[in-house]
Amino acid sequence: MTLRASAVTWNRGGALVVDGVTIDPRPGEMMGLLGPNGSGKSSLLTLMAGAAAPTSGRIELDGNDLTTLRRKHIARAVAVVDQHAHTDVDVTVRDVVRLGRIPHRGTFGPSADDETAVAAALEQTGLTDKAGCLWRRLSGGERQRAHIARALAQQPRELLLDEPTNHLDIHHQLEILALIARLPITSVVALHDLNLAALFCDRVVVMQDGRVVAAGNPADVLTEDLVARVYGVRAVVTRETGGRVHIRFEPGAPTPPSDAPPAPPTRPHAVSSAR
Ligand SMILES: Nc1ncnc2c1ncn2[C@@H]1O[C@H](COP(=O)(O)OP(=O)(O)OP(=O)(O)O)[C@@H](O)[C@H]1O
Repeated sequence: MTLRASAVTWNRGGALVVDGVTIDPRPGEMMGLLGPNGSGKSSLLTLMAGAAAPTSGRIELDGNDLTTLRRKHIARAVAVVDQHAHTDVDVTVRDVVRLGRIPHRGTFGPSADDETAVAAALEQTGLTDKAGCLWRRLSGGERQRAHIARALAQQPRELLLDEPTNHLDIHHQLEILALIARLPITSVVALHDLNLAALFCDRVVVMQDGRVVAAGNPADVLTEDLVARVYGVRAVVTRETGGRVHIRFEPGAPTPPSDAPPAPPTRPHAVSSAR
């Protein structure tokens, strides 16, 4: 059993930003959530984190509707790294990472286990040397790693990450995603970099206009045709040793397939829903 979304819809400010999405990550797998800007990835993660209730459908944790569960119960199982975490308060990196232990805290306050988990999370994200620094003095990438460390200190079963690598240099992109892939937890990761998704994700789900338009093994899903239809970009996809795909993007508009219907003016690359 794990965290899953079943036929989830979210009407946000009058617009259907998540439209009938079902995703069912397998225990222990890393699932990539892909799709252009505004396709609904962050909205879906918000629902899966229990931060908002879907308009229809269900988010389930171990078969229970998330809206019926206590926040502390959810926080012991599910950790979230979102895009916009910010604070102006003078807290240290270690203080930020310690926040991850709040759901586990008993009546007697912090325990030795809490400090062990915090130290391990700092180590895993390469932040041990920065533990005493003020969070607001960190670079964008270091802040992002501190938030990942906070989520790891939470020792979750399920990890939801919204573009966790967008501020990271290439070394830390590879290191953080390799770490997440290695952890024996289920993760759902919104990513813009299709090559990183191909490199690390067990499965990918591609969203467009709030819907799932493709899902499966990255090598099966990330085709030249899909990149053209969903992103409106020409790409050359090559298969490397071991079956992994590599995507090279090319300038210029993709050639539409000869049987493609005329593109509507506002959504030039819309494809039908895979629901
Ligand atoms: N607070 C909000 N109220 C109303 N609509 C919103 C709100 N936040 C986002 N939206 C809309 O929901 C849609 C999906 O946005 P969302 O942030 O989920 O997409 P995304 O795939 O994560 O995009 P990006 O890749 O740019 O982060 C967009 O059309 C966006 O304008």
